[in-house]
Amino acid sequence: MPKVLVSDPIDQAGLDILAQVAQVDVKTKLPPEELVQIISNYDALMIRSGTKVTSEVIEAASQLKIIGRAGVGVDNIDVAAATRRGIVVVNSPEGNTIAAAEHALAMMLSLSRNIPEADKSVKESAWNRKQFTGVEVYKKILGVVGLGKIGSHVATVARSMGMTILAYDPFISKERAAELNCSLVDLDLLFQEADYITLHIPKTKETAHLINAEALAKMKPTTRIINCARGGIIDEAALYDALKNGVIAGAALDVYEAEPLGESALRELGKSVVLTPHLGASTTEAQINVAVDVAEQIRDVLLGLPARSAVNIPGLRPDVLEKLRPYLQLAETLGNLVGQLAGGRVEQVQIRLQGELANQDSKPIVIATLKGLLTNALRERVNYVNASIEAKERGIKVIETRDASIKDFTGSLYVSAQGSLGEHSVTGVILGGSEVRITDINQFPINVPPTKYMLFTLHRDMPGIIGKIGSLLGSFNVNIASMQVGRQIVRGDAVMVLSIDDPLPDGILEEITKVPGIRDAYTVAL
Ligand SMILES: NC(=O)c1ccc[n+]([C@@H]2O[C@H](COP(=O)([O-])OP(=O)(O)OC[C@H]3O[C@@H](n4cnc5c(N)ncnc54)[C@H](O)[C@@H]3O)[C@@H](O)[C@H]2O)c1
Ligand SMILES: O=C(O)[C@H](O)COP(=O)(O)O
Repeated sequence: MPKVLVSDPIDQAGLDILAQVAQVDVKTKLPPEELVQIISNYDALMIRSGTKVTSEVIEAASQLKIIGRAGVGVDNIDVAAATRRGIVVVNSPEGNTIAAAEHALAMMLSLSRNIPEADKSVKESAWNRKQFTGVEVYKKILGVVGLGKIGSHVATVARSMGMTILAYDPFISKERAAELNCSLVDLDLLFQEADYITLHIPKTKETAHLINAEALAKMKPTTRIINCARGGIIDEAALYDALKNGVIAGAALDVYEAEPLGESALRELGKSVVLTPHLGASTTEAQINVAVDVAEQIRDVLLGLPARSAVNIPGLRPDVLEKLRPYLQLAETLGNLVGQLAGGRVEQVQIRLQGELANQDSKPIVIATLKGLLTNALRERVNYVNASIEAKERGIKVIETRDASIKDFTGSLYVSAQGSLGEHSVTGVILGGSEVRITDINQFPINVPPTKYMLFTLHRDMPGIIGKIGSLLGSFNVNIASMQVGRQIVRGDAVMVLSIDDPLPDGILEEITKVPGIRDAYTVAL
């Protein structure tokens, strides 16, 4: 039974799903060195933001297949290192959207009405009404930085509270912003105009310290800023100075440059700051959502099925995956087959999406083809995660083309490879929605389903040659399951494709090539 390590607090609903297929060990608050020590015992790791999955952890994780992040941010995982090792990283992109958006809205209102400080004073037996007079959000301008899942929900609710929304997001269309009743503006204008600024962007090289002294100086003295996205998007030292000197009026933070928040002058700023300990996703509902979402994906991957929200498998969106599933099987089979025909040291692969297939997303098909091709060399070490990287590292040139005009079948895939045995090509189709058929080998038309063991010959089409091959295989006790010949012209060059029940015994290939008329023979195990 596979083993799953759960190293952060995860809702029981997720643990129950994992337990259907695996032994589940829950060990939270592990010191980093202990995680490195024990990780080699596990097939899967499930975490939240507390566990740091460093390259050292990944290096030690000799049998890890999947890291599941019960939440959105994967910045606590060395995704590049995981990708190189072929470890799938999955998250729950939507499970805590509402929780995080509601937290940002709660922070905005708390800050406006001084709720945390007022609450504290009443609990200390005071009754200071004047001291806690607040401001309204009604008719104020909210600047939303990042109009993705969380930013959109914040914008929608804020609109219904009578706020005007300015948004900055270079990757969102004007149409989408208009749908949300937001005006897309540039960042400087947003800084200058907004009464409230709420951040809903990932932390990247571009967004690190996006809110720095220079940005803060552009804001109004009445501006209040909310960060429920990621620590480090705001320069905390600059924020402290701006609050202390009245450059802006307030800040509400859920996330910090270093977590847990250590020594920080921000704590001294009284009612102008509201601080929460990374609680954006901490609702009962969100924790069930993310735990179930990620546990289901871990279960699926351990059962050999694809994950629906893998962050390190490019182009494999769940809807695309569902539509292309039979073609991924086709691509993997053709890649594997052509890789064996071309021999080792493949230098170049050409992948052509034909007919209706030419209109589909090619990325997953290319990845599946490379996975099939590299299976010959790497066996189970290659998967959808690392196939492209492995191909690149081996110097394999990948040429991807489309030809919608080829209409032999509704959609077909052509793959050719140049290797130590020369250039070979195969074409295949999907019949009846799921059945793989090979329809062409080296430009010779055939129609055969792939089978575990196959023998291909290139020969001169002439009487008696099929019988000779049959007798020769018989003399080596090889049973033929099916046989087909493909040729372009009668008595010209041809290919023979035989499905055989067992692997070909040593030495027989050489004997086959000695048969008059046989040019070459190849054996393949799929
Ligand atoms: N505090 C919490 O507990 C908590 C919970 C969930 C999510 N988050 C964080 O909230 C943030 C937003 O999450 P989401 O689910 O809405 O993500 P999302 O991917 O749906 O949206 C992010 C948006 O940011 C935009 N963006 C990217 N780079 C940008 C840039 N340089 N400038 C402006 N916009 C940019 C993208 O186009 C996208 O629309 C993430 O950082 C996530 O990690 C925090
Ligand atoms: O990225 C996320 O999903 C949030 O930051 C929540 O993190 P958490 O699951 O550790 O609360």
